[in-house]
Amino acid sequence: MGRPRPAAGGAGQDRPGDRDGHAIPVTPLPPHVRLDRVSRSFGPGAGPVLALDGINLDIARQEFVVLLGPSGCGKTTLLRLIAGLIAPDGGSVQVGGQSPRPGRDAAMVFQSFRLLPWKTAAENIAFALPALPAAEARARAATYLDLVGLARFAQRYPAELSGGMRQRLALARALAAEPQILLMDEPFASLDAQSRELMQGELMRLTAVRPATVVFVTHSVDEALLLADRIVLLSPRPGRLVETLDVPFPRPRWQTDLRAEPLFAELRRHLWDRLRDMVLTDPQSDFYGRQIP
Ligand SMILES: Nc1ncnc2c1ncn2[C@@H]1O[C@H](COP(=O)(O)OP(=O)(O)OP(=O)(O)O)[C@@H](O)[C@H]1O
Repeated sequence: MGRPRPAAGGAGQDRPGDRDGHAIPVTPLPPHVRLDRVSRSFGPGAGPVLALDGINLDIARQEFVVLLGPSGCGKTTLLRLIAGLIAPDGGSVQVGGQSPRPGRDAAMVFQSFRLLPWKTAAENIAFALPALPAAEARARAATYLDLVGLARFAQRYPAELSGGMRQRLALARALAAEPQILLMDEPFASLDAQSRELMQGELMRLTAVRPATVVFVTHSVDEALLLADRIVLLSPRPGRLVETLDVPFPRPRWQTDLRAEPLFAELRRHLWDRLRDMVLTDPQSDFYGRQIP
């Protein structure tokens, strides 16, 4: 079986009993990530822009959460808040009960890979592990290159790798830090459709063998449904949480064609309806007021 399906707060879990069958109270698991009434603006420029407003969200340890929402609704801002790269203006962000510190709990994966072109694949990974002695960093790099199937390409430079291989390298670099949280900002958006589908399977496999809490940003409803334990839908700017949707498909999911499931089509329709309505009624959107079925 794949990863367990954890639940923050223990809701819905079976309750253990003592020998006489009396229920023993269970201590709810604290969430791994907690966003409590989080707001964040940017400015001054043309005046402050409220990017996120009043976000309440608990993410369980090893949960796979996908953030979905129209362009500019604050998805990247949310990742940066969890990474501790920026602080909220209002409310609080906690990771493991503490304020997040950059580089401590989370690793980020970006659409643009952000590899160092003058370093080989192995060096790109080792370079991202400055706290380790050099020999250990090299060994760790070899382990993770092997894990993503790039062992043969350890001495290649990024320019000598395909887009899919570069993203696998970026993923290996993030995983090599053995982070508790993976923050992924549209990581597959620049890949061709085939590589993207392969990378989705690869990510499912990797997070099954190296479990982590994952917060993944995408514009693709299908990708969200394939990957997520839970989808968090945000409104157009300012980003507010409009819905969270549990994705009930069992894991592992890479051996089945989920798209063929009637429930997949139903959830897809539901999410598209919500997204389309938000975009068509948002005065900031290019599609505002248009009639699109
Ligand atoms: N450093 C910044 N300075 C000024 N405005 C910013 C900054 N970062 C984000 N914003 C603004 O905050 C809003 C949210 O941006 P963010 O990048 O988080 O949205 P997003 O949902 O990730 O967008 P997209 O889907 O287009 O990538 C946008 O209006 C953006 O222009």
